[in-house]
Amino acid sequence: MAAAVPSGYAPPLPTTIFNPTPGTGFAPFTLRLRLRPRRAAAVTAAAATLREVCAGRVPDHVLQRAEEVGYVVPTEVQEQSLPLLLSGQDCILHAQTGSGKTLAYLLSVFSAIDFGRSSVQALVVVPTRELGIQVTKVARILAAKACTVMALLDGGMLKRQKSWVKAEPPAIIVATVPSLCQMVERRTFNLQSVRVLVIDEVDFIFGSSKQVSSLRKILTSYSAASSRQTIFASASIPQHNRFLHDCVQHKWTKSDVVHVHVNPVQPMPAHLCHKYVVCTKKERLHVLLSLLERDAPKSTIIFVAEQSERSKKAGNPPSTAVVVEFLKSSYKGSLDVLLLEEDMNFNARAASFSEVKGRGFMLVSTDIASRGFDLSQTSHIYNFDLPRMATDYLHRAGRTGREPFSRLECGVTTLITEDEHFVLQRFQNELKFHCEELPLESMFTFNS
Ligand SMILES: Nc1ncnc2c1ncn2[C@@H]1O[C@H](COP(=O)(O)OP(=O)(O)OP(=O)(O)O)[C@@H](O)[C@H]1O
Repeated sequence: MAAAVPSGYAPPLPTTIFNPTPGTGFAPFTLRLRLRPRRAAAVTAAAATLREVCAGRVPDHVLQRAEEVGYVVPTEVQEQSLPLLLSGQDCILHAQTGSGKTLAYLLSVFSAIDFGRSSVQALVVVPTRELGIQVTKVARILAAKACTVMALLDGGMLKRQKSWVKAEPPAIIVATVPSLCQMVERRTFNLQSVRVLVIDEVDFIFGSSKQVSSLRKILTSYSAASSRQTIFASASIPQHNRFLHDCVQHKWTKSDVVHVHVNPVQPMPAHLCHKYVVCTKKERLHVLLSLLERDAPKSTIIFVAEQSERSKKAGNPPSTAVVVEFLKSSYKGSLDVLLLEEDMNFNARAASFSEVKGRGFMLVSTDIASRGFDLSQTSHIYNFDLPRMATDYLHRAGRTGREPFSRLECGVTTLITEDEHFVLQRFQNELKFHCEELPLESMFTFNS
């Protein structure tokens, strides 16, 4: 299925992923998967179960736990990637938000580790503390008590964790890049014993000036491991052919790495309903309030731009705080208004994150909540500020509609000024979705 890439081979870059040029040598790199949108209603009796897909490779007790929590039928990305992952192949998992990439790579982790061995055998690297908490939770559910899973996240108790790793090494570590680097630099554990390395939200980490050089160091150091498997995951991997080429060139992956690309022509989940409202910056808070009253979300995330350095220096309050304050005084519904942003201390971040679990929430957040957050009750997303890039739009929008086999329509509404019209149009062209205008008057008619 995936032929080896000759060493030193540099494929020409395609202009778009929608128009791959035949006969240019891309085929060995890329396993382009069938464009077969499949949701619950389309699952037939003949569809293989997760147990069948993983037969003989994933320990039975892990599969049993998976079934107990409701993972019975594989999602498309799981169905397509698991045969490759479970045979030890390096993989780039590239599939829509909410498509089930986490379970795919975790099952691969559980198939590779030796439950009787006392050493760190798998590492999952994530860009944020919050995503790390979430992935750790899923890994612990699947592991039950068969092995230990440690969360090595920013703001954690590194000193205590260091002793723990030395005295009783966990089989799996879920880590943020800075915490992992500290451990590796202090030689608390050796990457050479690691059998599986997963980098989740890989494009985000590569795009982060604070994290990219450390990640490169980790990947380079891991490339010397004798028995290794590297898995990258994200819903967006811009210039993925270039990325694949770099992986092979830098030996971050073996040369037969496979690009599992599900739904390449439809990066946005189809059941999201996109709307926009054109209003002035001054009108924005009242428009948001009106939308909340009209939509009555079950739970929602309101994305607000991060405060610029200039605005900080000028002593302005961040927009997140302004929105939270406004909603706390004006919103009369039942949802808890919560705040999450980078500049909060870790305790406050942890408190906000744990409060959103299980209750109706209205989370006002910067893009920190746009990656990996899996809160299935989120029915609506609001872009109070337009995201900077199309990929940011994709990940923000993907915080809703996260039940793989549900057809329930979920809403994404963006507030823009007249000048921002063309930016939103560019996002639509790039991500192949349609955004419908909600006339401003219609909202205030609703209010009166
Ligand atoms: N086979 C399955 N059956 C039922 N639910 C599943 C299955 N696989 C995953 N899920 C659920 O689907 C949701 C989305 O999965 P996950 O968080 O892995 O998505 P993702 O592809 O990593 O998305 P993102 O790119 O946004 O991080 C989760 O709530 C998960 O529990």
